[in-house]
Amino acid sequence: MSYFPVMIDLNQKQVLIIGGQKTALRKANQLKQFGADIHIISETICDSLRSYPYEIRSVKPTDIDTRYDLIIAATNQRKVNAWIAQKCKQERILVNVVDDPALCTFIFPAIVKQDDVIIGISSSGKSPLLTQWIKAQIQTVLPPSLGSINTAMGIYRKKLLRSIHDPSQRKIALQTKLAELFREAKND
Ligand SMILES: C[C@@]1(CC(=O)O)c2cc3[nH]c(cc4nc(cc5[nH]c(cc(n2)[C@H]1CCC(=O)O)[C@@](C)(CC(=O)O)[C@@H]5CCC(=O)O)C(CC(=O)O)=C4CCC(=O)O)c(CCC(=O)O)c3CC(=O)O
Ligand SMILES: NC(=O)C1=CN([C@@H]2O[C@H](COP(=O)(O)OP(=O)(O)OC[C@H]3O[C@@H](n4cnc5c(N)ncnc54)[C@H](O)[C@@H]3O)[C@@H](O)[C@H]2O)C=CC1
Repeated sequence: MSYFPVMIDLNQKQVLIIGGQKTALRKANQLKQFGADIHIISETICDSLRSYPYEIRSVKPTDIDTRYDLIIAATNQRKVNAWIAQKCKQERILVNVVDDPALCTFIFPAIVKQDDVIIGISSSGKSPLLTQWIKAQIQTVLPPSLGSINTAMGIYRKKLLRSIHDPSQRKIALQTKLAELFREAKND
């Protein structure tokens, strides 16, 4: 089955990552860009993950606690990851299991980010390599100014929401502004 994409506000959400190597690091770095508070518990930890709060030890049952909004099982022990997933489901905590898509209640997309413009790409777990390929294709066609165009549109739209009350009039003004910003970006 395919997955429904949602945009979640992760600012200051509590995220526990169990595992301390390459995969844990990639997940941590993805989430950090969106303001999550990340905690690591792992028997061993790579240097790059030491910038997050961490504890070097085995995971234990009391770690799977509802003080966390999300938990990522990123150990290399299938049984440990499966146990984490089961505990999370009991506690209704969203869980990502790096070695078993069937145990995940959410999965990571590949992300293209230009300021607040976010594109999430997924193969519904079937092929992360295809997902990476799609991301590379998208990156070659997007203009680099999308982030600043979005910021400018956000400010303009906020103003118009107060000054133009007719939605169809407002839409025309927004379309004109967007075309103007793209023209300016092209000439830069
Ligand atoms: C289901 C999912 C769960 C999740 O992790 O959330 C999952 C699962 C698994 N990945 C595996 C392997 C690889 N994953 C990558 C890369 C990425 N994997 C990511 C997401 C996801 N991976 C979720 C579904 C995504 C979707 O729907 O497409 C990305 C997009 C996002 C991210 O990680 O941030 C990130 C690219 C980010 C970017 O480029 O921007 C590479 C490539 C590489 O390493 O360079 C490989 C090696 C090649 C290969 O195996 O295909 C394995 C086997 C592990 C083993 O061998 O034991 C499993 C387990 C399984 O499938 O059983
Ligand atoms: N979903 C994805 O995108 C990908 C998933 N993988 C999967 O991710 C798994 C982990 O990959 P790597 O980060 O390269 O692993 P790794 O083998 O380098 O590290 C595993 C980490 O888990 C820790 N750990 C093991 N048992 C633990 C326990 N009981 N409590 C706390 N920490 C424990 C270890 O100390 C170590 O830090 C792999 O087994 C692989 O199946 C691999 C590549 C991509």
